[in-house]
This record gives sequence, structure tokens and C-alpha cells, in this order.
Amino acid sequence: MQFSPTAFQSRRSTDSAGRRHGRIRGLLLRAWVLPLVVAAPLLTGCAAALPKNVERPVSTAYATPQDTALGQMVDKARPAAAKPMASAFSLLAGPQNAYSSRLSLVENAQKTLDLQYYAIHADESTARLLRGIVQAARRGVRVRVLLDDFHSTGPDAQVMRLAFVPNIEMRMFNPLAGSRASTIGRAWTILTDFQRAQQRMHNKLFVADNVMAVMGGRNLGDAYFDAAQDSNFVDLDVLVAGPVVKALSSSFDSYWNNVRAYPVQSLISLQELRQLKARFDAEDASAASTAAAGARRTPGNAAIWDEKPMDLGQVPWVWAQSAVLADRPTKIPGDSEEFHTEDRGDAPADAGAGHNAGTLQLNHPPAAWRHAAAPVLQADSVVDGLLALVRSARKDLLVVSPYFVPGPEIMAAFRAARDRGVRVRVLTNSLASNDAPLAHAGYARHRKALLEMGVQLYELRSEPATMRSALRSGTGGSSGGSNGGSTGISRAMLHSKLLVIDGRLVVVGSMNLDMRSQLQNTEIALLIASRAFSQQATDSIEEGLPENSWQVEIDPQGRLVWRAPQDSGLEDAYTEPDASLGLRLMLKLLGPLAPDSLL
Ligand SMILES: O=P(O)(O)OC[C@H](O)CO
Repeated sequence: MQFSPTAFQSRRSTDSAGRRHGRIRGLLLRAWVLPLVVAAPLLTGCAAALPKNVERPVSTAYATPQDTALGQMVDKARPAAAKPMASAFSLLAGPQNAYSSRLSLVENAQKTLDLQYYAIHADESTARLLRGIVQAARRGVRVRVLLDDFHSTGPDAQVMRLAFVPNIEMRMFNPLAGSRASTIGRAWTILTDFQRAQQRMHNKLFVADNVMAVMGGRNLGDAYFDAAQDSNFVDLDVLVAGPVVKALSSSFDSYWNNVRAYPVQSLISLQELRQLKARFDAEDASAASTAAAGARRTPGNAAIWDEKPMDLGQVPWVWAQSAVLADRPTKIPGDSEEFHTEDRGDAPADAGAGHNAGTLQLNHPPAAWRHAAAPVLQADSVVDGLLALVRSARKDLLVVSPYFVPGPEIMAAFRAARDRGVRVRVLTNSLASNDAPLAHAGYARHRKALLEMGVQLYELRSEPATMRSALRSGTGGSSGGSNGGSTGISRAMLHSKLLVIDGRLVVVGSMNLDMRSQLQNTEIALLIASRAFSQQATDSIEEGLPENSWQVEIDPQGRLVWRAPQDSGLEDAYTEPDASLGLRLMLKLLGPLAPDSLL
């Protein structure tokens, strides 16, 4: 196939990618939850059917990563004092390092690239990345792309063109049958296949040669790399090298070879994708004015795409023991005979007794810290593993979660931690910075109870000024240029997912601390046992916390008050700060009706 980078670009990346993603998430996953809950049972049975008897050739991660240039680079970087099973970690808090590290993995891979994502948006930053991936495939790298199907509609469907490039295989996880031509078409599918639509593969993973990886909170799209015009995510990933990458790959393989993963060719033809593209291009041509085209980029966000790949030889690694926590693909229930047959063959060798689906995959932790990891060994899911870690905290707990919906178990774990005298700090979105405002309802209703038990709550400010600060800087890599935000003109939306326990254990991953991550979605996380890395992760949050967040408290009259940052010139607020009246009203009216488990 003739590859053209523009094939992957969405026209809407030029206006407002961040808002678009937010709107889609709000519209399809949460805002429609209430009518869907009522209507879906009536319409079940009208759902279009998925293809049957699909061929899924089995493949696995590259077996001898130590032979590759990346493998040798890792060996060379390993200090003599590092423990044999220790792996290397570098925090990627800023958009620049997040982008240039992925670019570098693409350019340095010699054997394999494995990408597993909840969402890949057909944006301009992604086009550059995907162009590199196509070039890698051309030089003989085997590429596997596993994408959750939820966002592969409308212009974003063009990402599926990758599947038609030689040496690239692409599968869609838990696909929805039916039209991909529009958001409305997809909404109909969600209505008629509600349960399937709710349960998503939320994993985010980027592995090169089975020896280096980037994993964490970012999906792929402009808003994750500070390259969208209106709204950008504040996010966090970790660059990983060494033996633990094999465990990440083994999680990838278990999803890739699962019966819920459908090769793109079984779902859509190249001709259909071309027709879709022609349709959107025609709409673009008639809609775009010259002025709008001229305003499409600012110099700041263009810099992200033009940046050179990270120099992986200069990465400031922290070497530490670690383990992968991953939900099994079977956490998402299958509904056909085919699924049940296959699942019987998917019996997890390392699952605890009584675990059928959604159980934890954990590579065996080294003896030196087996005790610290013990609480998570029995958990049923990544979020349950995190809860076990919360229960093990003795002194200090730092939680960063964009969508924070503490259902009964999370509330009980926090209460017990506070009773033990643990300092508990939570950073989450304010209503104004939340791209999924309905999710805020699942947090807001627990806010007073959290404060009363002594949990310290911080909510991200959404204003542009916050974008330049430490929350967006990174400690990893040396790709040159600035780490910080681009232009300072866009709205900030928290998207980082991080836990630091007692200054000695860090969890970075795809999971939100909400019931959707606990019950509905599959997730992957890294548990890293390192005081040095804990310090870096804590610093990356603490440095920006006073300036960039509202601290929520209960005032002497029993009212919620949002304390303005010192010297900010802002005043304390007594309603959700920076949020419009309409948004606050929506939250008041719909919030009480929305069940925590779907937020
Ligand atoms: O933005 P993400 O990738 O954390 O996805 C949030 C969705 O609500 C997951 O169900």
C-alpha cells in the first residue's frame, strides 16, 4: 500500500483535538449513561453481529532481545551494583519526553514493535509517529498494533490503514459491530450492545524489541503531547528498560492472541477506509476557511512534532526491582460460544485459586521485596491490587487520578489508612479541568466524607498559566529543547495515573482510581520498588501542587471552600471554580442519578 501520513490525520485535529476527545468520552462513555441504562435492555438483540471463524495467527514477543542494539544499550547502561533482575526506569512527565521517547523506540527498534492502546487518534503528532512505524516495518521490523475499538470511528478510523501495510498486523480489541462512519452510528451501536461498549481495553503500552517500553497514562493523539489547540492533558508515563519488559510483553501477547482481538481485515476493508477518508476530506474542503487553516498551529505545539528522537544513551535511569500488574483480557466477558471455548484454554498459570476472569498477572517479585509486594499477590484486578497497597501504607499515600470515583471499597481503604495515621493526599481534576465532567459527579458526592476523614484533596486548575509549571516538566531523557508546556494558551486537563506509597513504592499505569477501571476496563500498571524513583515521582507532583491546584477544605461554617494558591491573585471559591453555571447545574441535576460503577 502506498503510505501517506495524511491518511492518518483527522481534519478535527486542526481545531480542537483535546475538546474533541473529551466530548467523545463524555458523550459516549458517560454522559449518555443514564438514557442508555434505561434504553439498552429494550434494544439488546438489535446489535449487528461480529464476524465468525476469524483467523488469528498466534505470535509472541521477540525471544532474544539481548541481541538487539536496544538490548545491548540496556546491558551497557546497567551499573555493576544493580541487582540481576533489576530493571531501569525514567519518568516521562513532560509532553516532549513522552513524544521523543516513543519516536526513539520506533527509530531504534530492529526486530519488533508492539503497541497496545485504548485510543489512537488520527492527529498530526500521531501521523508523524505512525510514519516512523511504517518506515520501521519497511526495514523489516515486525509491528503489532492492538487497539481498543471504542474510538476507531469517524476520522479516527483511518488509523486502521496501518493494518494494510506489509509487516504490520493490527487487531481491534472487543470491537463493536456496525457503522464506523460517524459518532451517531457508533452511538446506535452502543445503544444496542451496551454491555460490550462499556467494557474497554484501557491498557497503554509501547514496546520495542521486547527490551524497552513506554507505559503509563497517555493514549496517542495531539492532546497527550501538548499539541492540541484548546485543551491538553497533563500526563505521565515511564520509560522502562530491562527484564520487566518481558512481563509487559507477555501481557501484550495474552491480549493479542485472545479471541477478543479481531484482525482489522475481518472488520473493514481498505476500500471502505478510503471511502470514509474521501467523505471526510470532502467535508473538510467545504468547511475549511483559509483563515481557519492559517490558525491551525501555533509555533509552540509544532515544536513537539519536529523534535528529534530522544537520545536513549543519555537517559538518567533509576535501577530498581519491579513487577507488572495486569488485568487479564478475560476480565471483559465474552458472550459467544467461541469466547467460552477459547477462554477455557486461557487458564492463567499464575492465577490464584478461584480466579476465573479479570485476574492479576504478576511476574514473580524478587525475594528482597516479596514482603512489600505480598498484598497485591492475591488481588483480582489492578485496582484491587492498588487497594491492597493502600491498605499496606504506613505513613504516606500520594494518589494522582484524573477520574477519581471512590466507591465503597476505596472509601473504606482510605478511612482505614487515615485511622492508622497515614497522610493521604489526592490530586484529581477540578470540574473545570475535567474532560469527563460527569465522572466528577462520582467524586463530588464523596468529597465531604473524604475531607472529614482527613484526606487532603487537591483539584487541578484549568487555566493556561498552570501549563508551564513543574507538573508538566519531565525528569527523563535528554531530547533537548524545553520540557514544559508549549504556548500556555490551552486548557489543562489532568490525565496522570500515579500512586506513591510510603516513599518506597510507585505505581504508574493506565488505571484511574475509579470503578470503571476496577470493574469494567482492563488495565496495566508497573509497581516499582525504589525510594529514589518514589522521590522523583513525588517531586514531579509536589513541585507544581501549590501553584497549580485548588486545595479543597471544609470551612468553619461547614461549607466546601476551594483555597486559592498563595500569591496567585485568585480568591478562595465557594462553588466549583472556573466552571460555568451550566456545567455546575448539569452536575447537580444528573450527578445524583449516575451510578458510580459507570462513571
Ligand atoms: O482517558 P483515559 O484513557 O483514562 O480513558 C478514560 C475512559 O473513561 C476509560 O473508560
